[in-house]
Amino acid sequence: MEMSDGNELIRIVNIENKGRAIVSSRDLKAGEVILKESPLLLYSAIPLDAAAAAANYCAHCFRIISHKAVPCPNCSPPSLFCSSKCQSQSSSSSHTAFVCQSLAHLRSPDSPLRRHDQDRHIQAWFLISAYNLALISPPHFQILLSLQGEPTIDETSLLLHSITSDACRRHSPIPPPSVELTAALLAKDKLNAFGLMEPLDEDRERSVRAYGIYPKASFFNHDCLPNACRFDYVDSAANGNTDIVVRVIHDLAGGREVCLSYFPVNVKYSERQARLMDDYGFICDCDRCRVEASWSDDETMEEDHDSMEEGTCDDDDFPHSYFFVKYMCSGENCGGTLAPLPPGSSSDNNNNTKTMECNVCGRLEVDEEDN
Ligand SMILES: C[S@@+](CC[C@H](N)C(=O)[O-])C[C@H]1O[C@@H](n2cnc3c(N)ncnc32)[C@H](O)[C@@H]1O
Repeated sequence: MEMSDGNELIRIVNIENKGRAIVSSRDLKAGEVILKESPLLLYSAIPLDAAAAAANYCAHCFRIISHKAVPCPNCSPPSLFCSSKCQSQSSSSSHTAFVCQSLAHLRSPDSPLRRHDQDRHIQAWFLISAYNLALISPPHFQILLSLQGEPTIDETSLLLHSITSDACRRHSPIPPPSVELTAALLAKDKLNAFGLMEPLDEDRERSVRAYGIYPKASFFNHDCLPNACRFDYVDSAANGNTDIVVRVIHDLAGGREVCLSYFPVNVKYSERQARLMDDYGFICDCDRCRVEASWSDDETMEEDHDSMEEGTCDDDDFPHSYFFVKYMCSGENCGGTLAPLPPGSSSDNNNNTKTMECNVCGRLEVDEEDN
């Protein structure tokens, strides 16, 4: 696996009980970008019935639409684009005739999808995007199929199969998918999709604007004390605004597994274990979980974080408190992780200071180095 500049920074190995994993190919410096990857596919996180009318972002590049929207001339209610360039690019990629007709079909007042909740709408949107990938790029569709996730044929997959394969039958030039294929795709989505987040608004819970599948980033396993974190810059004007960027949080020796946390690091032990089992199907046995397994439910990381700052925390009780002091964003209700800016970047990392960037609210904090 190669970084964009051609340096091999990470590679994929198999680790017992974890499957494929990413390890560092050499010593890595705090803040170093180890992966910048474009999505294999992207799909909206707004329910299909509301999407066309309510969306204030472009259906192709997912940036906020700041000028007059350009509507798709073929679907009703129309998908909206931020420019005629995005609209024209989408017609051979994200918004082909198949997607256009299928979305119009699913949004129509008599669509059976209308009786179902938001989660089903978003899954239906994912399936249409995945079937579209099979049409426009079979090799990329095969990459999607190679990701982790075993099919489960249950009520949800049967429902979504019946709704979306009907759209395929009517609008796709290739035969409709089997129910097994639909169920397999849903499993890939569940385990591998990354949310591209709306900017943090302190008055509202942070929401997801779109989901993306990034095949290389999908090989990162979870650790409750991650050594890397991922950033997205969806409203950036630069090219690659929907790319995922992964940076290491602190210096890392070559040959070490590089892990992300699949959710904010300040989630307590019992909830972390429940989410990892329900959503990802495994029991986490990381260093932090081994320590926290013996804690009572009302003993929280925040209490230890506070006592660490007051100097009253016993390191034996909470050997990981250093992580929370140094790498957790102090912004209210943020819960983000801090990683240094990449070595050599302009506002960064002189002498004994590092500029840390939060991967949720984007705040920059100066960290006085302790070495
Ligand atoms: C996004 S995939 C990560 C890559 C995956 N290992 C593979 O082989 O493709 C998520 C899945 O990896 C496995 N996994 C991730 N972190 C793990 C961990 N800390 N312990 C055990 N399994 C883990 C689980 O099976 C999980 O559903």
